[in-house]
Amino acid sequence: MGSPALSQAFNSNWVVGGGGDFHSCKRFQESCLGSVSVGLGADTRFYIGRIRRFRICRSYISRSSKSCAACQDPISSSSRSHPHGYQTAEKESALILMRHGESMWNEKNLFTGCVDVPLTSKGVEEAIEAGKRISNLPLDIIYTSALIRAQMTTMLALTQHRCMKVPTIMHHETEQARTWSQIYSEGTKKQSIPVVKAWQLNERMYGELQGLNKQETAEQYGKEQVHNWRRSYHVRPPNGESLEMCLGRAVTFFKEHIEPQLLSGRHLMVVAHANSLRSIIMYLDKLTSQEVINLELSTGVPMLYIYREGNFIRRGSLVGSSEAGVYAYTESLAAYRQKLDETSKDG
Ligand SMILES: O=C(O)[C@H](O)COP(=O)(O)O
Repeated sequence: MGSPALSQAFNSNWVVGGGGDFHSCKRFQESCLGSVSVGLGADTRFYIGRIRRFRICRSYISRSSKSCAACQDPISSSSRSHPHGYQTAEKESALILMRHGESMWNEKNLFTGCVDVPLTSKGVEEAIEAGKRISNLPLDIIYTSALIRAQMTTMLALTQHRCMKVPTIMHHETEQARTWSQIYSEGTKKQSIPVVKAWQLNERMYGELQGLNKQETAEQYGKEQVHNWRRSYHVRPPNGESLEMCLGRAVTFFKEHIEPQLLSGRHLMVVAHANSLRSIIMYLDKLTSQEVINLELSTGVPMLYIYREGNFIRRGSLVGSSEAGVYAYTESLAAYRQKLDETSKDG
């Protein structure tokens, strides 16, 4: 039957997200934390795909380690006119946002900011679980921050993806780095997912709070002051970045580099941090500086948006792979999933 981790990935289910009507941070949190009580909303464009358990077959597992035509992404390898070889039924793209798994300083309750620390073993598990949850979604490009906790999360999550593509870090720092990291086979390129690192997606720089314990800091400076440093939009931690400053770089990068990719029909994932993602979500969901105060993001929980005709439609988050849920796909995402299933069956 192959690895339990892999077979579980094939049973992953989505929880339905609200339509474009979402503006409540509380509902957002419930959805992100995997509550199944998120409503359909008024968006009639939802396509509810079939809920079905996928039985992984032995031959599919054995194929996973080989490089062959049969293990190519079924849609990417078709002849239609997507940037990577296919076209969605409607002109739309999927955008997955994900905070990294638990880091070693999250575990110790230390302000981390731009200090570059790795995941804990719980963070590793969260990343793998997140990978199972996104394993049926198309992915053309991944953006991560320049910090190792986001990159570890990306790589671990991608070990679970059914497309079997290899995440490949782009090195464009210098002309030489670009040249030296070239891939010279078109076939191999098609079997790779470019991973773009961007410092602009890094965690907010926490200034002189970096390395301090959050609880002890609250005891020293008062809970309210520390809450303002952590959650307000305008207030800066001592010599650090406010959320507003973090938004300045993260959202600018999003608009300049990520939105054009979505516009051209590519499906993306952004793996970043609590505050760089809070600022991006503030932009996507048009949250006010008051509303963003209550926006909390858990580690390792993927959130799906659909980009269509210049609008971002929040679709909610995934529930655990073993929980019952409802497949909430747009028509083109359902088609992608179906192709994956068919390829697996054929194997
Ligand atoms: O940098 C940190 O300490 C965390 O990643 C986010 O911390 P916060 O919840 O205090 O913003």
